[in-house]
Amino acid sequence: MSSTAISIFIVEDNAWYAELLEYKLTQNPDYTVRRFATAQSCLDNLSEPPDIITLDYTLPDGRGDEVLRRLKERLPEVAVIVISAQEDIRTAVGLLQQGAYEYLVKDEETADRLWHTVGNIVQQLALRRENTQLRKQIGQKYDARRAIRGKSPAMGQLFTLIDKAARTNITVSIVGETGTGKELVAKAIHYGSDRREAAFVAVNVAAIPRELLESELFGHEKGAFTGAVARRIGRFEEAHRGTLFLDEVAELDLSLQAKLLRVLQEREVCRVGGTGSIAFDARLMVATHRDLAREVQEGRFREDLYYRLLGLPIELPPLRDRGNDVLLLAEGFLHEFCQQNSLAACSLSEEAEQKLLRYSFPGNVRELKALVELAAVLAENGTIAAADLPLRSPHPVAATALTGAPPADESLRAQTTAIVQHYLDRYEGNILHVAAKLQIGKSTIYRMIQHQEVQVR
Ligand SMILES: Nc1ncnc2c1ncn2[C@@H]1O[C@H](COP(=O)(O)OP(=O)(O)OP(=O)(O)O)[C@@H](O)[C@H]1O
Repeated sequence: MSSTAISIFIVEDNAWYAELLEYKLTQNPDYTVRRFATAQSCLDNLSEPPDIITLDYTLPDGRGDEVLRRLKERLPEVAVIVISAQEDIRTAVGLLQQGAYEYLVKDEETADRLWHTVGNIVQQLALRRENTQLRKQIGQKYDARRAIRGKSPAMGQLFTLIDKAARTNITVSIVGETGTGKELVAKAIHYGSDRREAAFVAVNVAAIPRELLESELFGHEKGAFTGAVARRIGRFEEAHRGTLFLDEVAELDLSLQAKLLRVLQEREVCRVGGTGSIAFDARLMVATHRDLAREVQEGRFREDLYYRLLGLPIELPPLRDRGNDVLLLAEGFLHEFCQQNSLAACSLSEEAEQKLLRYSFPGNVRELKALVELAAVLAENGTIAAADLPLRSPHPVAATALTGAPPADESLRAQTTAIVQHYLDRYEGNILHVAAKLQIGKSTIYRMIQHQEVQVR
């Protein structure tokens, strides 16, 4: 069956009326119609399930509500349009509550209304099919061994943990420096798990203003606060049956930590301004670049929440500890970039390889990717020379270049802060621009702003 083909069963004991409906529906060559004069003959032919069933309410071998119940038991997804000789509101409401898609009364316009209703269902089916197809493609994209490159022993252990995490619903806590691939790992686990058909919802806690975060996570009712003009469901509800990924979880303030703990214990959320609780079924994964145990010791993170979130801990090594994976990744990114941009294939010279292997990559894989993509643009004759790799990340050398010789007692952190502040001033607080310039994650900058280490002024 082609992706546009729609199969429709007409269940109608009046042969003339069934013919009329069939005639109307087959005006669309994509609709394949089969007719059944009894409920039983339709029920006996569900091995190749139709997309839509039109069901006469009064059949010789069963009443509409009973037949609908049996159909829905066998095919919960099928759209059933009940067609009845009488208009009876109570019956109609009952059927709709039972899961009927529509209730139509037999009159001279029924065939036209049926045509219209079927058209609506077909549009929804097309969206659903497209959605399934897209999810499948995304699933393939994030297949762990395809998406995550690395052959070092540390990466071997990582793949084993990803497989284990994907087989269960255990909470996963991922720790690693910025750009080490924490979100990529979370996606690989989600798309490798039974939850792959439902959504992967990522929330960067550091990127959302504190006062909006509660409503972002748990939703709000209309009028809950100024600006809440309509009800909005939160990310927990959005991730129902799927996965909720809380990035930079250590940045949650203590009052939200308490609320999150309660939500995880009860498995229910309460929308801001709402009275009732809503059960959710989302798997939780969290990530942070901080040492959460230390955050607990220093009183910034609740111990009880820490133990709730720890689950299966996965630690991502910094790129500088992954040996030759640097070259493997560089070659992969180069290949992809050249293909996507219709550039002739290019490769790394010996000196370029050595330069990459010696570099510390404070921005990790994200920085490497940006670096080799730029090099592919700068390279001549398909070979990347060492000079095509401008190492521009904030590190001691860059700090010296920016401010003159750094004071001997200035820490790397203080120098990093100075560089980020310098670029924020220079680019008038354009965070995306500064992140791109320095090849660091924008969440790193949001975090620094949140901790008042830098300012947008
Ligand atoms: N092992 C890997 N193989 C291929 N691509 C990778 C790998 N690790 C990371 N990447 C790529 O590097 C980039 C950064 O990864 P990601 O966003 O997952 O990092 P992160 O640790 O979540 O960063 P941040 O802490 O800034 O949120 C992405 O483009 C990702 O696809």
